[in-house]
Amino acid sequence: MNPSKTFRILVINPGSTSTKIAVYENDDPVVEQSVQHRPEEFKGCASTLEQRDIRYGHVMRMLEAHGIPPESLDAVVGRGGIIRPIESGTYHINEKMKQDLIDNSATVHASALGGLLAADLGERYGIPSYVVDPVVVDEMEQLAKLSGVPGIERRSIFHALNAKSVVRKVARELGVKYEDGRFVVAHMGGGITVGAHRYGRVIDVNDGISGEGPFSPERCGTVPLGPVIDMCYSGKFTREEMTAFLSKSGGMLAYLGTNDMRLAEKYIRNGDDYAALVMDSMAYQVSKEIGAMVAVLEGRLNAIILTGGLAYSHRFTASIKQRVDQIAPVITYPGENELAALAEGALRVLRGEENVKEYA
Ligand SMILES: Nc1ncnc2c1ncn2[C@@H]1O[C@H](COP(=O)(O)OP(=O)(O)O)[C@@H](O)[C@H]1O
Ligand SMILES: CCCC(=O)OP(=O)(O)O
Repeated sequence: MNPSKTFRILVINPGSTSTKIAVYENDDPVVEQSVQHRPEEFKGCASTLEQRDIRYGHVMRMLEAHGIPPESLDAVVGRGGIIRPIESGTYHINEKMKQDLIDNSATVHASALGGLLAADLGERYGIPSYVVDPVVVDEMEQLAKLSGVPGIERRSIFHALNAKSVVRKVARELGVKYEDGRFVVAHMGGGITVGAHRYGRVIDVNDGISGEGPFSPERCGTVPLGPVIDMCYSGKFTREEMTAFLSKSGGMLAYLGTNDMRLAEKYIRNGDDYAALVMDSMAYQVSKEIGAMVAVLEGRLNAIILTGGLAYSHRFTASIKQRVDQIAPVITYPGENELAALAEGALRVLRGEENVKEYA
């Protein structure tokens, strides 16, 4: 391997509310763009999977606008979606993974499109395609997996890529090795997941896509089951409508008609007390989940980390800190480090520093 070679890597990170796209040359981002999607843009799409062509168009237009021929890329890497539970690492996108990303399309998460778009582009232009630390990275202890209903196991579905990348950064800043530290990380984006990181492993975390944990800008979180069963059998809702509360039309969106925290903040500035209640309640639920993960870590932790798009909101993070900053130092890392983490994962493989993993 030539150590001075510059690798050009296209990075695609579809979230529920945005598609973040970048081109890296080795560790350096040379182009970065975040496309914000309003719900109207996907109105004609019956499922998240049907957004594939629209988001592919954004990626190709971005390359064209910056004069980057797809043929000049050494790799394309995307955020991976809901496939079978796997260990952390960089995976080659094979047919089996593509099929698993597509299956279960009623509840498919936007991150699945990262893998599928990377594969689409990779196949078209003959470029290797990868996913890194998809949302199904599973390091959960068996103790945490029992749900109370035999046959239903709790699942590890969370913002693995960003949570692990940010906690490593924070650990370095604190002078602690990630593998020696204990942290609670709350990633707060379109979905919200709060994980207990013990010595480099996420031993418990709320499932960010199946109705567990805090409600989020567009998901319901934990809901009392009795009324949900009543709704399911009321004849008023289809299976798809009920599923949508879990994945794209519950939470703040259902209460306020927007999944955009900046708009909710504007309503509050204009004196909307109901919007204030909804935001404060979401912060309250995040604080409760943090408390639960502190118990998982037996009360011993180095820091609590708040990250994701919602961590830009001063009002929101202040409301969480007020409840949890007596427990441990609270460190805010607004936004996320996912694009860099994806590029780094692909680069390690291109440089031969790490073996690419095969999804089986
Ligand atoms: N500067 C900001 N101030 C307040 N909220 C923000 C800001 N930037 C993003 N957000 C909010 O963060 C949420 C999306 O977070 P993000 O991590 O981008 O999510 P996703 O990756 O799921 O699309 C949205 O509700 C968005 O309005
Ligand atoms: C399912 C965990 C990932 C997640 O919720 O991502 P978004 O916040 O981007 O929707």
